[in-house]
Order: sequence, then C-alpha cells, then structure tokens
Amino acid sequence: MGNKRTPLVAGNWKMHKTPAEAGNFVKLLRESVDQQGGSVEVIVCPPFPALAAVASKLAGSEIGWGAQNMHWEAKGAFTGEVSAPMLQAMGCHYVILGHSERRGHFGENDEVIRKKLTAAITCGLRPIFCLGEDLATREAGQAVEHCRKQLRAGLEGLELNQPLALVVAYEPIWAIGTGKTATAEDAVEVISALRQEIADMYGEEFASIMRILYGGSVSPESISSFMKEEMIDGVLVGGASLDIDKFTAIIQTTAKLRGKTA
Ligand SMILES: O=C(CO)COP(=O)(O)O
Repeated sequence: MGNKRTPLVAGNWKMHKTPAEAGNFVKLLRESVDQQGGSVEVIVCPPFPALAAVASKLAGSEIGWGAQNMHWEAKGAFTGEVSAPMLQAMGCHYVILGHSERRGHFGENDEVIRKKLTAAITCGLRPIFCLGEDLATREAGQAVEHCRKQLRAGLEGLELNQPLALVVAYEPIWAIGTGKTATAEDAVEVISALRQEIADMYGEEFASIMRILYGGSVSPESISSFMKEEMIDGVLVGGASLDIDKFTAIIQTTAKLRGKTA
C-alpha cells in the first residue's frame, strides 16, 4: 500500500563547513548510508566553496548534492552571484530556493523566487522550493492559506514537464533552528493543502508523484513522527544535518519506515 514516492532526506548546511570539513563529512556519510539501492534519496547542500570537494568525494555514489541559492540569469554583471548553468557544471542536481532565510535576510520576494524557479527548471536543476508561515500567521489561523498563496505565487506561469522536476518543502519559520518542531498533524494539514493546490494547477497524477517535504528542527528524535505520515515525502534538515551521527540516524529511520524496495 502507500504511495510510490521515494523519500528524500536533504541536508541544508547553510553557512557551515569549509571544503575540507565538507569532504570529510561526505566521506563518512558515504561509508554509512551509500548502497541502499535508492530506497531513500539522500542529498547534501553545502555552501558554494565546498561544492567541488563534495562532488569529488561523492562521485559514483548514490548520494547527491545541491546548492542553496542561485541567480536567475545565466551570466552577467551580478557581482557575488552564481548561476544555474554554473551549478549544473558542478554536478548539482538540486538547488534550494525560496528559503525563509533568503526571504527574510536578503529580501527575496515571490517574483524573485519565481524567476529563480523558472531558471533552475529550464537548466535541468531540481529546485527544493521552500515556503512556510511565521508564528503570527499560524496563531491567526492563516497558516494553510498563507502557504497555498506562497506556492501559487512561486509557480505562477511555470511550465513543469514532469512532477519530479520540483520538490516543495514546507518549513514553518517558527520551527527553523528553534528546537520547536511542528507536530506531524500540523505538517500533514499544510502539506495536504499544498498537494491539493498542485493537483488544481497540474492535475491529480502530477500531485500524486511530486514530493513535498517537511523542514524545521528535524532531529533523530522527531523524524519517526513525520515519516509515519504517508503525506510527508521526506525532510529538509538544517542543524542536525551538520552532525554525522544525527544525520545518519535520520536517514536510517526514514529508510526503516518508508524506504522503497526497487
Ligand atoms: O531551515 C531548515 C532547513 O532548510 C531547518 O533548519 P533546522 O533543522 O536547523 O531547524
């Protein structure tokens, strides 16, 4: 029974780890979680300077990697930025877009995020499109509507040829880095609404295949409550993905509860 979606465990390292630290980490990760036959998809998203080290240590492994941001133009006079073709040339499969830290600290709005999503997909990168409400919005009972709106705003006019080209991550802002996770029920409520929205935009079949993750203070202790819910297709992990034991434990619990056998 259940759905056919392969669970995804993604580590967002944010602004952590030098190239040497990142290389050592993924070497250990490879030793402990590679060779599961793709029952769980695992990726890490290091900062830009560590991408080359990660790519070289993970070459030929089942573990993938992605970036945390990109510009929407392919090239040009944009000091300090990197583009989708550059990330693709580094072997990135994924790019995190729309993260609340980009929205909050760097002023990224729906229009910017939409342009980035389009550029990434056009280039063959899979965006992990993050969205989520702040505490005031949740307390006002507006969480579901807020997230639906963010999803629609990001995807407006976006052509998707296939549902695996995009991953959505529900990350309530009040749960990020706070040690306070949403309950699995909270996450299921929002994620079900997002899946319905995807069905309205792209059709039921699309919505049954596209993956929607939860993120926000995910830990070895909380992972099983999320992975018991068929509606949640994996997790986007911040702090706990920096620690090899914690990240490995999260992956192993996900494999145990939800791993797909080929
Ligand atoms: O922002 C996050 C992942 O993108 C979540 O971070 P934490 O797991 O540290 O709360």
